[in-house]
Amino acid sequence: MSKSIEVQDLNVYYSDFLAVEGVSIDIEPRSVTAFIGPSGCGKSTFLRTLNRMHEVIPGGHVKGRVLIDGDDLYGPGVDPVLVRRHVGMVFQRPNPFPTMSIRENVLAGAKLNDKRMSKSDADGLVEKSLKGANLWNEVKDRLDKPGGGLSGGQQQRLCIARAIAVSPDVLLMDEPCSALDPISTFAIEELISELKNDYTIVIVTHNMQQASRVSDKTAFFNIAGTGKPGRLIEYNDTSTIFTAPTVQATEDYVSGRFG
Ligand SMILES: Nc1ncnc2c1ncn2[C@@H]1O[C@H](COP(=O)(O)OP(=O)(O)OP(=O)(O)O)[C@@H](O)[C@H]1O
Repeated sequence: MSKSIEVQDLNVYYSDFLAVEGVSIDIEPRSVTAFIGPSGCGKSTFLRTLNRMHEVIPGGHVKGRVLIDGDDLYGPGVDPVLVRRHVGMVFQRPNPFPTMSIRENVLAGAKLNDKRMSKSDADGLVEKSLKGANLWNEVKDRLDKPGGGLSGGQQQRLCIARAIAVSPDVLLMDEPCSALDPISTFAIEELISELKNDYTIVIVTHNMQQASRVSDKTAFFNIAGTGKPGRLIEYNDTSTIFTAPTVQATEDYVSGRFG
């Protein structure tokens, strides 16, 4: 399940605009890595290159390499749709299919992989995924009700259940708590800590406390000015980034002096 990510000298472009330049980073399996940095420094752009989601934007392309457990994500013949099944993504705003039932939401991706899944296999997968997302107890008596009827925090956990139902190797999360209240945020943070036993997790967050609470490693990105590319400035154990960073800009950012 959980796999390593190795990025070698990656540039990310929107057509001819260089949005992110020269990122090299090694991410270990069964760990949580936080991407932090000021607005526009390319955190989301870079995150999306880890499952080729940037390619859905016309002109989005990369130079450099991304290896998942040594396999080149951009190698010839690699199908981006398959990549996204192995490297799942959870977005800023919970995006369940609102009229689909909770059960159908969980199964949405998994059914694409296995169209002939038996009813008992599907039931088992729904229960396992919802338990994995810490949502089972809250919804087990209303699995056939629409996903849109859940609270924001529940919807986000439903999206996590949907993501893990396809047994990904990596889970990418782009500010997964930014639309949630503090209690739902706490629930998601607890969940992230549990999920790291099975998945490699990368999370973009603007919340410094969140990065320090949930992540093992932190990557600080920065941008030299408008129109300039974002760069990875410093990457280290989260405790080091927050208590003894080696670069002044990192210290200024984590101590709230800018951004
Ligand atoms: N679809 C797009 N087309 C063109 N340029 C884009 C697109 N999305 C982002 N960019 C540009 O790429 C750069 C990086 O943006 P990105 O959203 O990745 O930064 P970010 O660090 O995630 O910002 P934020 O914290 O505000 O979400 C910015 O200059 C942005 O304007």
